[in-house]
Amino acid sequence: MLTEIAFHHDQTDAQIADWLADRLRRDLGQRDGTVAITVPGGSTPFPIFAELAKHDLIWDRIEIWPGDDRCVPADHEASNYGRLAEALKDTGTKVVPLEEGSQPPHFALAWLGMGTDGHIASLFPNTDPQVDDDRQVRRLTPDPLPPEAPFDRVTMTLPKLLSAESLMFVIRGAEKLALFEAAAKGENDLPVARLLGHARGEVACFA
Ligand SMILES: O=C1O[C@H](COP(=O)(O)O)[C@@H](O)[C@H](O)[C@H]1O
Repeated sequence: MLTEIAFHHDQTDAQIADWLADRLRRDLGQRDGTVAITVPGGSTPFPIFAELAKHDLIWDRIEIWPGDDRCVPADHEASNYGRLAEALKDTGTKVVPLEEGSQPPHFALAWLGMGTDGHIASLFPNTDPQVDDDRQVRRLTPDPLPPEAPFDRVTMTLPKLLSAESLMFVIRGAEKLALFEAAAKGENDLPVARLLGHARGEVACFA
């Protein structure tokens, strides 16, 4: 059975950041130690990070990992890690770079974006991502290379993303939303559909 997705339409960046902050507060209150989450790169999440950074949270108990990255130095403009660390630098939170040999922790939440080709993290259609992948992290080459970031990628795999306690998407624009909804109904076999088809926990989609 396909998982239920809670859709939240017409959400501003500030509203999405409020939801995330509430979720982090809840998770921090429910457990001791660190709460780890994974987040997307690209363009969509950065205005939301700017809003999130305004929230009063116990930031030193939060660890944030990019779910994927471009194989470029941290100070390159295409580096998801570099941009994320810069966006959150005043909070005091720990941002951890994703590398091929990384052993990411258990995630309370995996926040994902999606490309217009149905890729999530850096699991592009040509890479044929599998839900039974025996690795947590892989280096991959998108084909075609996306013009806005034409680099090899390092990415969390489907099983690693699916092991998060809950999944959250931010899908901006009608074209992406239609593709996401089709994937959620199992109408395509794109990477996002493979993930959604195996999701068993809470899934929220902000549009
Ligand atoms: O390359 C990437 O693309 C996707 C989508 O990015 P957007 O710019 O369309 O929001 C992103 O989720 C992924 O993390 C990123 O590395």
